[in-house]
Amino acid sequence: MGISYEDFLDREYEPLASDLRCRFSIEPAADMSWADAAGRVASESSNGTWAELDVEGSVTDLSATAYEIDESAGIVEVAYPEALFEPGSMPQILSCIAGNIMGMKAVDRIRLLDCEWPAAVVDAFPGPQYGSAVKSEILDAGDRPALATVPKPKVGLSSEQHAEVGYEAWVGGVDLLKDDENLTDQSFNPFEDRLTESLAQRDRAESETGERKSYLLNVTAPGGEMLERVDLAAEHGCEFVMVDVVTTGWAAVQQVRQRCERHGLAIHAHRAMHAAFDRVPSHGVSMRVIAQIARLCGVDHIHTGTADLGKLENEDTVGINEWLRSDRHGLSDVLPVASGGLHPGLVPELLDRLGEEIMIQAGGGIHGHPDGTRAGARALRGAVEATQDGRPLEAASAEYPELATAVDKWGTATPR
Ligand SMILES: O=C(O)[C@@](O)(COP(=O)(O)O)[C@H](O)[C@H](O)COP(=O)(O)O
Ligand SMILES: [Mg+2]
Repeated sequence: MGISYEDFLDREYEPLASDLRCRFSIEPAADMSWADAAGRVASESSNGTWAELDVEGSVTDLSATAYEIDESAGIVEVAYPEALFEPGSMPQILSCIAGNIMGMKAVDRIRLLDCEWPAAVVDAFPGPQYGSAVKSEILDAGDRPALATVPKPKVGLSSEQHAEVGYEAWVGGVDLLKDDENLTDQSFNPFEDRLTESLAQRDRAESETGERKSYLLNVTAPGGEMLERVDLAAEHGCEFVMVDVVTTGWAAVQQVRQRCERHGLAIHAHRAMHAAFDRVPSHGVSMRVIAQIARLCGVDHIHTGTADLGKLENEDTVGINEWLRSDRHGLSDVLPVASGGLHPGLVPELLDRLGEEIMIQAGGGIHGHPDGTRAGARALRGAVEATQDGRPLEAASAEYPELATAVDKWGTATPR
């Protein structure tokens, strides 16, 4: 039997419950009809190609089907049979739904907007170990946003200086010290020194504040080295690791998840490089899909933006956060992280837009405080407490004079 592009388009097709359904926005090339473009998307992302092929019957069971075209919205819906996928392999799935089709001449633009993941596919993935439960199981932030800070400048501090900044932030009221996405094991701040020095300061801060504190340690590294760093983190008593999930790739993220299962470590996902995939609205892979992939692969927290209050472009932070909290075939939720240009003056609007079940990360917004890190941390903590109590920030300045100083300096402006 011969198969060609036309065989991958069927508008009568009713997707099976076990199908992975993907929503694409496309711009067919000038010489291409919507039907032809849609057939090509389904074909090239499953098991077809440009030439007519003679195939045995069962081969077509693996073929995807473009089953809906909405020309006015520019949308094509494609259903993929479960059998097309290797159970539990995110790289293989992405090589289908976000592979060669991204470069096809048949379309001028194509973007993977959203996926409906069936239990048949989800069940082969571990999902998060903790999700938002980290706030109460590992930290003492069960009833408020978790607070994190990245020492700034991003890189250049020594391990000792890094840990000292951590101590100041922890005693000021922050829950988590966090490495920056580009701080790994450089000679000026070696990984293991940073780990041991920071945890020593953490223990000191915990005994002084009576609050549990922890560290988002960046273990990002090539292949096996990353797993060794995960083991080191556990060995030294750290409860979290951080991974640059996009730059390391999902195969590595899946390996880290397996290793973290063994140690009971939670995973913080930094999304550096995501904008290379999702920033151009008409092409690429949406942040919504990147967040979905991260949840299946098992991260506990992921950066999803500041609902446009911060310094970085965001796409649908509210919608993505809702998906990360929604019930998806029994997967644990993921704690969304708001970060990038945040400071105490932005907290009321941030919590109004995103709710309290988030992590707030502030680097410049704490270490840029006129009175230093500890004052910056107190200002952020004060802003959160005042907002949760329904008090305007000004009303908290008696209790938190550091907050008044921060608001004097930055107001409620969005940094650019
Ligand atoms: O390096 C930075 O810019 C940050 O450490 C924020 O620092 P500031 O708090 O000093 O701005 C984060 O990496 C970004 O927030 C990542 O972006 P996103 O959260 O959008 O993934
Ligand atoms: Mg950073």
